[in-house]
Amino acid sequence: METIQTQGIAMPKLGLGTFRLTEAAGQAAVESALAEGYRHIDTAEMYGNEEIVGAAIAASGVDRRELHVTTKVWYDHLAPDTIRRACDDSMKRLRLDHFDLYLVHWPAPGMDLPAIMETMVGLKDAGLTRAIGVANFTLPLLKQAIEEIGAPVACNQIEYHVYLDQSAILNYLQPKGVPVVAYSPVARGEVVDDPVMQRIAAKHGAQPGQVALKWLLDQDGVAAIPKSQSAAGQRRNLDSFKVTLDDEDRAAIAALPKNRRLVDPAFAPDWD
Ligand SMILES: NC(=O)C1=CN([C@@H]2O[C@H](COP(=O)(O)OP(=O)(O)OC[C@H]3O[C@@H](n4cnc5c(N)ncnc54)[C@H](OP(=O)(O)O)[C@@H]3O)[C@@H](O)[C@H]2O)C=CC1
Ligand SMILES: O=C(O)C(=O)[C@@H](O)[C@H](O)C(=O)CO
Repeated sequence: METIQTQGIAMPKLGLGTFRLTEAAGQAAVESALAEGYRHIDTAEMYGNEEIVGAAIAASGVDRRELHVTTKVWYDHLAPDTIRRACDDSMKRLRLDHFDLYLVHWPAPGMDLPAIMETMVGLKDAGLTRAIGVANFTLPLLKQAIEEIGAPVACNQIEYHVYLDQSAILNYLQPKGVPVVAYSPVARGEVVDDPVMQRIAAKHGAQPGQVALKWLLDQDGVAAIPKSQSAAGQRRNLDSFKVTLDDEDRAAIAALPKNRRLVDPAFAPDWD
C-alpha cells in the first residue's frame, strides 16, 4: 500500500473509517478490514468504539509495527489535563502503548490553541503518539497552529470528496508537506447515483465509489478513510487503487458542483 511520509511516520494512503462501527458487528468489520490488508484504522474517543477497535487489532495478529492507528480527542476535552486524561483513556480502550497519530477532533470556540498544541506535543515527546495532528481546522487555525505556534502538525483531517472544494487548504498544506486526510471520501455513498461518476466508472469497468476514491488518492499528499462495514465493500475500496483516471475524467469531476458539506452543521466552525 502506498504511504505518505509526514512528521516521521508513513501513513497508508487508504484507511478504514470506523464512525458508527460498534459492538460485535463493528469488531468483525475491523477484523475483516485487517484481514483484507488494511493497515490504517481511524477511530476517535467520540465514536465509542475504541474497545472494539482494540479488540479487533489484538485478535488480528497483525504486527503492531505494521499498523497505523489514529484516534482523536473530542472538543470538550481540550484543556491540558483533560487532553492527557482522554489520551490515557483511549490508550487503555485501544489496548495500545502508543498511537501513530493523535488528533484534535474539532476546534472549540474560545479554545486556547497554544496550550492545546503544547499539550499534544508533550504527549508526542512522552512517546504516547508518534505524531500529532488536527481535524476540521480552517485555514486561519492551521496558520496559527503551524506558523505562530510552530506545532509539528502531521495532517488536517477534513471532509473532502468530489462535491467539496478544499483547494484553499490543499494549496496551503501541500507545499509544506502536510497531508490532508479526506473524511466522507465517497460522500457517504452519494456518488453511487451520480450520472457523471457512473459514466466514468463504466468507462473503466469500475464502480463510482472507486472512482471517487482514486480521484482523491491520485492527489499529492491526500489520504482517504472510507468507512465500509462488509469485507466486500472494504475490498472494493482497496481495489480503487487499480483504477486509472485520465484527464477527461478529472475534467468531468472538476466540473461537478463543489459546495456540498455533509458534516453536521452543528459542529461546523466558520469555514470561510
Ligand atoms: N474528523 C471528523 O470530524 C470526521 C471523521 N470521519 C471519519 O471518516 C470516516 C468516513 O467518513 P463517513 O462519513 O463514514 O463517509 P464515507 O464517505 O466513508 O461513507 C460511508 C458510507 O458509504 C458507504 N460506502 C463506502 N464505500 C463505498 C463505495 N465505494 N461505494 C458506495 N458506497 C460506499 C458505506 O456503506 P457500507 O458500510 O455498507 O459499505 C457507508 O454507508 C468515518 O468513518 C470516520 O472515521 C467522518 C466524519 C467526520
Ligand atoms: O465522525 C466524526 O468524526 C465526526 O466528528 C462527525 O461525524 C460529527 O460528529 C457528526 O457529524 C455527528 O453527527
